Amino acid sequence: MALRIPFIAGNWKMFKTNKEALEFAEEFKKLYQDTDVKTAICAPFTQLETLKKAFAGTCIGVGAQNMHFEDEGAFTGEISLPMLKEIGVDYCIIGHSERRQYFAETDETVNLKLKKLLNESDIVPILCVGENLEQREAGKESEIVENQIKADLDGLSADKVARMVIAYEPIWAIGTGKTASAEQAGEMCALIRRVLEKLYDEDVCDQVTIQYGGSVKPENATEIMNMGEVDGALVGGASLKPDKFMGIINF
Ligand SMILES: O=C(CO)COP(=O)(O)O
Repeated sequence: MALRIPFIAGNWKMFKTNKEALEFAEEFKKLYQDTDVKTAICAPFTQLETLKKAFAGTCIGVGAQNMHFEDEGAFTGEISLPMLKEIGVDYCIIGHSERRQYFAETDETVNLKLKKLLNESDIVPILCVGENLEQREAGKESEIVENQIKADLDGLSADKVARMVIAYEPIWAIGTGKTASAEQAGEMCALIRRVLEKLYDEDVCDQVTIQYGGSVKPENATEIMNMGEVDGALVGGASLKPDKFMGIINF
């Protein structure tokens, strides 16, 4: 089995001005030292350039939270791959449940975005999948997540998928303070790995980094990260404060 380096990324969602982002970066740079854990901040578009400059010369990655699948066009409010490449972002979240829920993101558009990113850039996609409360209560979480993965990765070759990050984010645990138990997180990350093995092969399934996301905080990070199949975390609220986020990285 491949040794995957733990990867803990922050998702700032729609928080922070440029000035606040810069203040975070200066403080976080001082704290993020002597750790083997990879990290990145996925920030609103307006802060990406600021963060790239602030983190230059460090190992701290910068990610976007969404991208359109066309290079350019009449798509008011959207951002394209060439625009992200110009800034030099390292990661891009694709298919976050908030995009699926509030901005009509579908498995079809997620698939187009993943193809665009993986076929035309080195930017690493962080694909988000996960079931809602109703689906979990009906015992359908495995089926839902398996179907999402199949549809989202449709037509992507093994070598491309191998460099992806997949985040299992149960919708009922996002921003609710309700965390999936370490066992639930571990089980679902293991399921994702089995689906990858079925769709591709053991090599791919060994290489893909699988994160858990949903109310991760310093207090529960150790338990979650110690589950065999969980390689990292995608952190919302607790990534907004440098010391809290560092508390998770130092799980
Ligand atoms: O959606 C999330 C990360 O993408 C999780 O958000 P919270 O950590 O705030 O629950």
